[in-house]
Amino acid sequence: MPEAPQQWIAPLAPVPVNATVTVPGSKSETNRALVLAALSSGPSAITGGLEARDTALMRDALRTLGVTIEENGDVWVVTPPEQFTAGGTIDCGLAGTVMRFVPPLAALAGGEVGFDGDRQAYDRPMEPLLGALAALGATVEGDRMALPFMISGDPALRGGSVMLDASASSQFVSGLLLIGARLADGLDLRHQGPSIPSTGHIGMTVSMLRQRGVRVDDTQPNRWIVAPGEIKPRDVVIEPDVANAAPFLGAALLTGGRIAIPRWPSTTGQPAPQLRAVLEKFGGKVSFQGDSLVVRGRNELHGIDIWLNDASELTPVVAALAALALQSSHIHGVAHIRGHETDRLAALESNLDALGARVRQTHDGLIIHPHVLAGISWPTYADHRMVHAGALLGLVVDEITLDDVSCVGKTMPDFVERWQKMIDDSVAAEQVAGRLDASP
Ligand SMILES: O=C(O)C1=C[C@@H](OP(=O)(O)O)[C@@H](O)[C@H](O)C1
Ligand SMILES: C=C(OP(=O)(O)O)C(=O)O
Repeated sequence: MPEAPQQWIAPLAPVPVNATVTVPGSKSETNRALVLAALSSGPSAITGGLEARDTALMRDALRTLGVTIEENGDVWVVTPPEQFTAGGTIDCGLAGTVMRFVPPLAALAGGEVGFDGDRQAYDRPMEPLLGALAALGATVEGDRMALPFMISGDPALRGGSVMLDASASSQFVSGLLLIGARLADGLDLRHQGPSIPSTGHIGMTVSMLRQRGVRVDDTQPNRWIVAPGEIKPRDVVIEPDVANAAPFLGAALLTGGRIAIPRWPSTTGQPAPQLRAVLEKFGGKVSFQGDSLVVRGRNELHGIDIWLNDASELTPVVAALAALALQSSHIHGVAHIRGHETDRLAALESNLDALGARVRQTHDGLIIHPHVLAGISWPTYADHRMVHAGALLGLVVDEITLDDVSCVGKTMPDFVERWQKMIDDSVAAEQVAGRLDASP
C-alpha cells in the first residue's frame, strides 16, 4: 500500500544553498542488480542498494518467486532458486521497473503468477511487453493487457524472435533483455515504431548483462540479440541516483549557490551527461572536485530549448527551473511521460499555470513562459518527481504547499529530511563565514 498522504510546506531558502549532499543508490541499477542476481547461477551480494518503495517492492516480488534475499545492513545477499515459484501475486505498486522487469521472470515460473499494483498503475502502458511475452510462449490473461494480469510461465520457455513497439517505454526492451540468456533459443528482439525513449537505460541493461558474461549483440539499430547461456553471479556496489540528485543541483541554480554531490557516476547508463547539459544550459557552472560533481548557480536562469527524450524523468525538475527563468523554455521529446507515474505533462501544465506561469503542452513536450509565481497549492499526483519540482519552487516562492509528500518514498523516503539538511547546512556555512548572525 502507498503511504498515508502527508502535506508539506516546502521551505524557503533563507540563503543561497551551499552544501554537500549524499544521494542514495540508483533505483535503476538496484532493481537490475536484484533481477540479474535472481536469474544468475549462484549468490550475489549487492552493497548500497536503494532503500525505497520501488526497491522494497522488487525484493518482495523476487521473494514471492522463490528468491532468497538476506539483508545485513546495506549488504543484500541474493540467492536464486532452482526454479521460480508460481502461485503468488506480485504487488508492482507504481514501479515501472517492477511491472516491466518481473513479468519476464514469471514467464519462466512453472505455473501462474498474478500481478497487481496501485490503482494509478493500471494506466501505465504494458501491452507491448505482455504481447511480446505471449509471442515468446507465455500465457497472459487480463482484461486490458495492463495491470492487473496473470502470467502462466514455463521454465523451458524457448524464446527466439520477437518484435515490439517500445516507444512508450524503454523498460519493455530492458525487461525482455534481462531474461534473454535464460531462454532456450536466446532472444532476437526488434523494435518497430516511433523512437524509443531513455535509451541510456537500455545501455545500462546491456552493460550489466555483459558484466555477468552474457553475450548481447546491439550493433544494429533497434535490434538486440542475446545468446542463450549462463548469467554469472556478481557482487556490486550501487552508484548514486542521478535523477534524485537533480533537485539538489537545481537548488544551486535557483539560489545562486553551490551544491556538491560525492561519488558522481562518470560512466553510467543513468542520464548524468544529460543532467549536466541541462544545468549548463540554464547558466550553471559544472565542475568536478575529486569524485564530486559541483554545480554553482548565478541566481539567474536562461530559458532553454531542450530535447529530453533520453532523460525524460528529469522533466518535472527542468520545468520547475524553467518557470523561474528569465526567458521562455521549450522541452521536446517527452510525449511518453504522459504514461509515467502520472500524466506528467498535464500535471506540470496545470500546476505551473495555477502559480502564474503560462504553460502549454505540445504533442511531445511543454512550452513554458515564466512569470512571477505566487500561490500555495502544489498537487503531487502520487508522483515523487512532482515533489522534487514543488520543493524547488518552494525555495523561492512563498508557502508552496504540497498536498502529499509521502509519494517521494517511491525512490527517496528521506527526501524531506535531506532537503531540510541542505538548507540548514547552507545557513550554518553562512554563519561560519560571518555573513549571517549566528544568534537565534
Ligand atoms: O529502466 C529504467 O530503470 C528506467 C527507464 C526509464 O523509463 P521510460 O523508458 O519508461 O522513460 C526512466 O524514465 C525510468 O525512471 C527508469
Ligand atoms: C519514470 C520513473 O519511474 P518508473 O521506474 O516507475 O518508470 C521515474 O522514476 O521518474
